[in-house]
Amino acid sequence: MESRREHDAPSASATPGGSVPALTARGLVREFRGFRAVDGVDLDVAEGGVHALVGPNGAGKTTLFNLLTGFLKPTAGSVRLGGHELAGRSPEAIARLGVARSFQITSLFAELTPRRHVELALASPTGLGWRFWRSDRALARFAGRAGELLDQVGLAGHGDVPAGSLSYGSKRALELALALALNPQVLLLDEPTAGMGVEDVDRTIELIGRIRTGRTVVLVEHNMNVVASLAERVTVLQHGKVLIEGPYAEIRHDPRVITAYLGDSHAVR
Ligand SMILES: Nc1ncnc2c1ncn2[C@@H]1O[C@H](COP(=O)(O)OP(=O)(O)OP(=O)(O)O)[C@@H](O)[C@H]1O
Repeated sequence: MESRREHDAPSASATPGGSVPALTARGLVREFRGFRAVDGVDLDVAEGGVHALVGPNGAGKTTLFNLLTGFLKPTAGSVRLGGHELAGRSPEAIARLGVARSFQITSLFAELTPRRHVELALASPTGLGWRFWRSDRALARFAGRAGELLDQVGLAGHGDVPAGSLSYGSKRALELALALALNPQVLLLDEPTAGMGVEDVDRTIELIGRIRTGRTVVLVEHNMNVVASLAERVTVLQHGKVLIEGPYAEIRHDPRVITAYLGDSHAVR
């Protein structure tokens, strides 16, 4: 197990919003065969806040998200959580330091129940590796916590059905429970409402509003109603660079943002 104190002292310089940053990026670059998908991004995510990454298609949001969680290695630049440098670490090491991401439905197992998914996530030190040889007895000690997490995401009544039979919205709620099983300090959500109908979107806004307590949330989100409802700060990306950063109420009327979205199907409303 990695020590949380192995690196230099935490930096505590304030974010543009005035609060202490939980997660920072400086000069972050990711190239794909010479093409800069992320091109010198600086990011300050305030501790305890909800921070949205938005921008037109191809702006670099997913690439940035993957850089923050270690699923991609940066070509250059730094990502820090408190005093820890995250750039270059594995996703597992980053998860152990308290940064977790929600997984997509494709990583759920159709035959396993939601309860068993959550128990296995609780039994795994990073939530990233599934170990199916764990016995019922070994998992029994996680039953209480698994029940709480299912309850927290609104799946209390669906814990014992095959995950494959859950509705789309419930599968996404299960993904959230799996990320929460790590009890992350920073929770990253990649398009948590993608593909959802209005009711599920509203339920997800309410759910994220509940689970954000005591942690920092970063979300990539196309739905501006979700951004407006949840995020204190918004970073708008375009062509791999930060176009503007600020509170939603400020950025939504910025002419640069309106221009960036013109011609894109996800207009800022
Ligand atoms: N593995 C890769 N190889 C080559 N190019 C890539 C790769 N991943 C992303 N890109 C390119 O980098 C740019 C940014 O992609 P990215 O998926 O990060 O954007 P995005 O803002 O998340 O877009 P969307 O909203 O459509 O999901 C795009 O031009 C994309 O084609």
